[in-house]
Order: sequence, then C-alpha cells, then structure tokens
Amino acid sequence: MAAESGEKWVLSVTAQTPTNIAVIKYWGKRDEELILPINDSISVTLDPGHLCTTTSVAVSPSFTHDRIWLNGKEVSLSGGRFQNCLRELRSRATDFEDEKRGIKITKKDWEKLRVHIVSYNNFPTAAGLASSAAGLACLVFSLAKLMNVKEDYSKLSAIARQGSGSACRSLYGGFVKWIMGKEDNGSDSIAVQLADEKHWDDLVIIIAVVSSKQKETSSTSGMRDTVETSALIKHRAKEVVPKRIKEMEEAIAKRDFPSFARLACADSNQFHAVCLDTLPPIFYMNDTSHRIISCVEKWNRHEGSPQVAYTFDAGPNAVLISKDRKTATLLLQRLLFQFPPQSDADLNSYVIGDKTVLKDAGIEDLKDIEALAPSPEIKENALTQRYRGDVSYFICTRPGRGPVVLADESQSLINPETGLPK
Ligand SMILES: Nc1ncnc2c1ncn2[C@@H]1O[C@H](COP(=O)(O)OP(=O)(O)OP(=O)(O)O)[C@@H](O)[C@H]1O
Ligand SMILES: C[C@@](O)(CCOP(=O)(O)OP(=O)(O)O)CC(=O)O
Repeated sequence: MAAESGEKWVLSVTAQTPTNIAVIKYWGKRDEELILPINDSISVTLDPGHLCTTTSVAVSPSFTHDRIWLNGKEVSLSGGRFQNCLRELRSRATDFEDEKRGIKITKKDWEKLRVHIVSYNNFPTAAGLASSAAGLACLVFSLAKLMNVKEDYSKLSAIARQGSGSACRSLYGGFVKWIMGKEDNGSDSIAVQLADEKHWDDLVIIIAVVSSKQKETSSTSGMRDTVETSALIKHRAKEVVPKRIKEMEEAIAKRDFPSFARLACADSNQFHAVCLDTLPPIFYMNDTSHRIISCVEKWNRHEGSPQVAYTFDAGPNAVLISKDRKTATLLLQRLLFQFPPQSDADLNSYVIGDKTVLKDAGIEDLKDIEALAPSPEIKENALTQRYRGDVSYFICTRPGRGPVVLADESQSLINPETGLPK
C-alpha cells in the first residue's frame, strides 16, 4: 500500500470558493454542536473574482499531523468545528489511484494519512465580510475533491455547515437557500440552489467597507445570547421568516426587484432589531451604517420604487444590491458624494472590484469625486454634509458562481515537493 510505503509523494488539490450575503438572515441555533438553525435563510453568492477564498490541500505519507495555514500564518486546527469537518470528510473518502505517479490510496488509508491545508482570503478576515463562510466552504470542497468524496453538493453543504452555518450556502453560485431541516442529526439541514447567477444578472452589488477591524461580538456568541435572552427572536423564527422565505423565493424566481428589496431591507433591519433585543444588547451597525440606510431609503422614496436594497451582517459594512448597472452608477455617485475619501487616498484602492461601475459614474480621479453634486433627494432635505473618510473603501461586484477546482498547478499555494506553503 503506497500510503505506508515510505514514499515521499505529495498529492494536492486547489479550489476557489465564493463568499455569500444573506438576504433572509440565519441568526440562532437549535443545536450548537451540529450547527442547526432555528429558521431557513436565503443568500446571494458574490462573484469570486472580487471576494473569495483560495485553498490548497495536500496529502502525503510524509506528513506527521494535520496542519492549516491561514493568510500566511499557521493556526490551530484543534477546534471542534475543523475537527468535525475533517472527521465527516474522512469517513466519506473513497479509493484513489494515480497510476502514472504510482499513488494508490484506499478508503482505509485516508483515516491514517494527514493533510496540510493552506488558505488565503483576498479580503479582510473576521470583519463581517463572511470569511468563515467562504473559508469553511473552501476547506470542505477542496478536501472532498482530494479525498475523492463522491457525495453530491447538498451532502457537502451539510459538512460545511458544521464548520460555520453560513458556509453551507457558499457551495453554490447564484441564489441559495439553507433549509433548516427537522431531523435531530442534521441530515436534512442542507443548502440548495434556487437559481444560478445567470438567472438574474442585472444585479450589481456595492459593498461599503465601513470597518475592516475584527468585530467585538462574533456571530457565534452573538446568536447564542440572542436565543437565550430575546423574546423577539422566537416571533421572528416562527412567524416572520417562514412567510418571508416564501415571498423571497417568489421574488427571485420572478426577478421582482421591488419585492426582493423590500424583503431584504426588512429582514436586515429585523436581524439588527433582535440583536438590540439581546441581553446585553449587540450593536453591529454604527452611525455610518445608519447614514447609508438613510441615503438609500430617501432615494427609494424619492423614486417611488426601490432602486437599491441594503443588508448588513454582523458588522457595520453595508451590502447594497442595485437593480441594474445604471442604478449602480447613480448609487456609487451618491455614496462617493456622502463618503469621499481622505485627500491623500488613492482612487484605485478606494473603489475596488469591478472598476467599470466607477468609469460609468464618470469618476476618473479624486477631483471628480470632489466635483460631484448632491443628489436631488438630499438637496431637498438640506442634508448635504459630507463624511470624509468614514468609509474605508468600496467593493463593486455582482452575483457569482460557486466553487471551482483550479487545475493550473501554478495557482497552488502548496509547494509540490515539500507539501508546505509556497
Ligand atoms: N480561508 C479560511 N480557511 C479556513 N478557515 C477560515 C478561513 N477564513 C476564515 N476562517 C475561519 O473563520 C473565522 C472568522 O469567522 P468570523 O465569523 O469571526 O468572521 P467573518 O466570517 O469574517 O464574519 P461574519 O461571519 O460575521 O460575516 C476565522 O477565525 C477562521 O477560523
Ligand atoms: C449575520 C449572519 O452573517 C450570521 C452568520 O453566522 P455564522 O455562519 O458566521 O455563524 P456560525 O454558524 O456560528 O459560524 C447571517 C447569515 O449569514 O445568514
């Protein structure tokens, strides 16, 4: 058996996985260990071209223990969540053979062979940009490929779920629903794709990164406190979310932007309301977040119908979904008027991602931002104050595809000789 022959081969797989933003939020667990939620949730997968995790995983008979490097630093793999994912994957591993390289690994070998995991997020980690979602989904997806796990994506989503709840939704592109399930063992708590990213490709997403610092209350402990202390969360999970899930599925199927926006904004606001209803209260949004909400609400009201939806996860960053490109350029102009960069900023790093939105907005250098006129709805309300430097930067993106394997060896993060990070 090659796995015990003392040979020094290193077998590796590299994958790229997107992050996702919930438009009907997951908040609250009924089982902490298995990560089973108290309600269904729906998300939009974000284009991995702009926000993604890349993970290389490798196996070799020379590895002595399981190890993980995250963003260039070795971190502990001993946490229960990592261990649960590894155990679930190993139990589903199947025989693998590469005749050319003389590598043969049997199902039983996988139990003894150790793995190296090297992962990199191209955006801030633990800053409310769902790094755990992309990260854990990528870990499960890449290891499943390496270990020749033959389960379908819904089964893989149930494994990723045990790494971080929201990770189960990053196994697919487009529009995704996490079904809470009823079983105690979590077998029916899986993610399914509602529609792929091409279904509604008019949508343009602008993220205002208000703070990329690590947050005070993690989602995990925040939602635990909410379930223990909030009366409102029970009403939300039982009465409000089931109805919203149906309506949101319908809005997505029909590409009905007004309904989509109404539901997404209401659900984000209710999620932050249950955070406030928690003891001690949790404040994820700040003054800048509130100003962004107010800017969108005023504009939507002025137009008589929703142009943009906003949603905020467990942090102050705004995710703004506009109905089309034209609206996105008008939105970016409004945002840049209200939140201009510091005078020494570099425009290229102030608006990142899909730069064509910036170009369409007629912004070619910092002077163009200074020259922006206030929009009619803020002029009417005499709210023309500018909040320089209150937004760190903007990311322009769109709905995107699900995980992919990167076959090109040059994209691997692992040295094929040593099995260590490159
Ligand atoms: N690429 C990755 N590979 C493996 N684990 C990761 C990766 N990226 C993040 N994680 C894990 O996720 C943790 C961060 O999760 P956390 O929920 O605190 O922040 P977040 O996901 O950025 O924010 P949120 O989920 O509230 O949007 C990290 O400490 C790490 O354990
Ligand atoms: C506000 C949210 O982003 C909460 C995400 O929570 P996590 O998935 O990070 O929590 P754990 O399951 O404890 O890892 C809403 C959502 O993504 O649905």
